[in-house]
Amino acid sequence: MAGDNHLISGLYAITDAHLMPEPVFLARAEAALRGGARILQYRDKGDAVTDARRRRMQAGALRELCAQYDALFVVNDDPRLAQAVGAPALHVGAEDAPPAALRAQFGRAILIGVSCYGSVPQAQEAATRGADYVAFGSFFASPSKPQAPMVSVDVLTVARAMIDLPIVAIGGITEANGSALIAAGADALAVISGVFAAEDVEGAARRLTALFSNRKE
Ligand SMILES: Cc1ncc(COP(=O)(O)OP(=O)(O)O)c(N)n1
Ligand SMILES: Cc1ncsc1CCOP(=O)(O)O
Ligand SMILES: [Mg+2]
Repeated sequence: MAGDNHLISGLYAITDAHLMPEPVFLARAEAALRGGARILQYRDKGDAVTDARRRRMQAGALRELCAQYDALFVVNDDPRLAQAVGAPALHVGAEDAPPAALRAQFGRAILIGVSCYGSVPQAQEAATRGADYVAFGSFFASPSKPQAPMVSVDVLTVARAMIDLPIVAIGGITEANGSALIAAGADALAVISGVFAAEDVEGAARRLTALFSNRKE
């Protein structure tokens, strides 16, 4: 729930319907958790009506799996789905419900993450509207969202100095480039392809998790 934002730290894995189709969906998600992911987001761009059954089933299963691994479960975009499966966290961006409306709807029962792209003022605004964490990116070319605008790593340094909320970095993150983002101020690295496009999902998650061991506190 809101106030639990100390949980926003470490590897933040995000699901992808193409990289983890049924029937391997849950097994690949579990491999990421075994590899050390501390946060798992259900991101499914299917239709909220025609895919409702599958989305509900997958989100419910991920919620239980995250509880087993003591990881934070986040639903992307969809407050109704988050409510239906009792998700402890929801992530929203510019095209989704505004954080203030979500805070009014859910009270402090849920943790809310907000995409701020490359804008520190937007993140400051999100903080005043009840966000529990802010996300910036894309920092590198993203195979999962190639149209995402690119953001300079310097944004993290500025955000770190000006915003008193956990900071998540996203976009094209790999074990080769993730350390630079942590050094610049990211508390968590949100990753799709760098985890789920790997043949060895658990190993990829483990190597990304290891980047946090060298972090300066
Ligand atoms: C942790 C995290 N950061 C950013 C995003 C992107 O959110 P949004 O801009 O709403 O885009 P979609 O993911 O909905 O395509 C995210 N999902 N998670
Ligand atoms: C949802 C989102 N928003 C900006 S980049 C991105 C996708 C991140 O996926 P990948 O880790 O494969 O670049
Ligand atoms: Mg969104």
